[in-house]
Amino acid sequence: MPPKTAQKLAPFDVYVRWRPLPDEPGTTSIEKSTAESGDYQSVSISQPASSSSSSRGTRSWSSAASFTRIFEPTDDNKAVFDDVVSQAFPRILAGKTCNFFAYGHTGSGKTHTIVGYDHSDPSQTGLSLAAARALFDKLAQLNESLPPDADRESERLAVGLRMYEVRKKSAFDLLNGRTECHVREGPDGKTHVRGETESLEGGKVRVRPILIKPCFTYDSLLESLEAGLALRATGTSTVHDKSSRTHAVFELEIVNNALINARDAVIERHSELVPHGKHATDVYLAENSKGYIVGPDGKYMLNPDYTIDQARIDAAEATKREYEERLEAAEAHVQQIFASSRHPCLGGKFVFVDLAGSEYYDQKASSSAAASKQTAEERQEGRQINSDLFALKEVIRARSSGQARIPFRSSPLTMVLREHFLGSEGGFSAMILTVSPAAEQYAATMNTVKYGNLVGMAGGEK
Ligand SMILES: Nc1ncnc2c1ncn2[C@@H]1O[C@H](COP(=O)(O)OP(=O)(O)OP(=O)(O)O)[C@@H](O)[C@H]1O
Repeated sequence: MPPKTAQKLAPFDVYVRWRPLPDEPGTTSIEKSTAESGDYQSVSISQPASSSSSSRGTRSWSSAASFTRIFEPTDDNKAVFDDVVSQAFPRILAGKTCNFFAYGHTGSGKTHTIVGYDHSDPSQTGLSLAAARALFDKLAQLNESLPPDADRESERLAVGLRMYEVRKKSAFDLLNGRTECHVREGPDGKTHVRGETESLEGGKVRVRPILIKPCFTYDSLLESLEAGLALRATGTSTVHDKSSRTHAVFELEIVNNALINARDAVIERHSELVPHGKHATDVYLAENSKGYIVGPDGKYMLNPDYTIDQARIDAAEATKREYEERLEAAEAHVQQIFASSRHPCLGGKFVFVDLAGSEYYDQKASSSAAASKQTAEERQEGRQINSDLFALKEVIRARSSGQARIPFRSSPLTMVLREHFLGSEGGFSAMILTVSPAAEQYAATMNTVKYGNLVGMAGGEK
């Protein structure tokens, strides 16, 4: 089949990627075929009649023409990168966000696709690293074109790496010792993913967001990424047990030191504001608790023996306001850096997500013999993953149909991805379904393509 490049970028494209048949004795292949319909493709799968797999009875299934392209087992990571990711560069360089999700059963090739296992072979490099490498090449050209009078130290463009796992209701920062971060909606309606609260001198309280590591070379990014990946393996018996139960997010953002410093200043100003905000509240409460007493009728009345020191309250409020203004100025400075950047690419972002194993999105599997071996915690985790993946599909559906209210709050995963989806106005999102042709994986494969088919149908006119 000739490679097909999507001419028009739909709001959400879905791809299928067949992995090679595992090289294990006795492994047989299912029957699979691809059909074309306009710009899209459909997949049909059927189980060999001789198969003894537990999914007998559901022998064949065909999707709608909901896939932008179906990659064959012979297509390597470079082929997937060239077709799926490289088209995003003009958008990234215009400062937009593009999201790429890998979804599939454990062992079907999600990590192989997103990160890859052989980082030295360009045909095997995973999509995130291949994107980073290509991004560094583009940024080198832009950095070379900086005028002689530019402040290179602050303006030189780099790739900011963030890496975290979403598990249950928390995110774990892989570039910061796997620190647990809480996912919350702030009063501004935005999602904040923040680590533990650090108590500093003078009552200052700092809450750090997920760490962003500015990398000025590909090698330094690779080093950080490999160190972060090593942390994914800790905590449970095997990498696969664990990696399949988390959603791993890799973000590559175009940054420079000016932006990094300005964002750090916002965190600093925020930590300075905390004690003054607390002091203003304490003063207000202290004065009012002395200024009012409970009267004979049980209602509050002014205390005749104490006059509220309004000047003290006002002074504390004024100091708080001063620190609020400093914070607002720091936030405005971040915006001003974007506005005055020589290149519109600043803030452009690739987001790669290695989603939790599709086996969790199978209601029937939850009651299967395999599922009954799970611990209560694993079952609870499975339900959370299930609701995350359902919520993701619903968010994609709501966005594509132009609904005013997008249900980001439905799950921690969609809350975390909220800013990326909103930042992808003018961007591009794609899901790659990784599937195995092994007959014993037939039920898992069907489960994955069924989910992807629903996402593809939700993702825009096909
Ligand atoms: N398209 C492919 N080409 C070659 N090898 C592949 C491909 N897909 C997967 N593999 C190999 O199969 C094995 C399992 O793949 P991988 O670890 O990527 O699965 P996964 O879907 O990420 O699993 P898990 O959810 O358990 O983390 C790896 O050794 C990987 O190199």
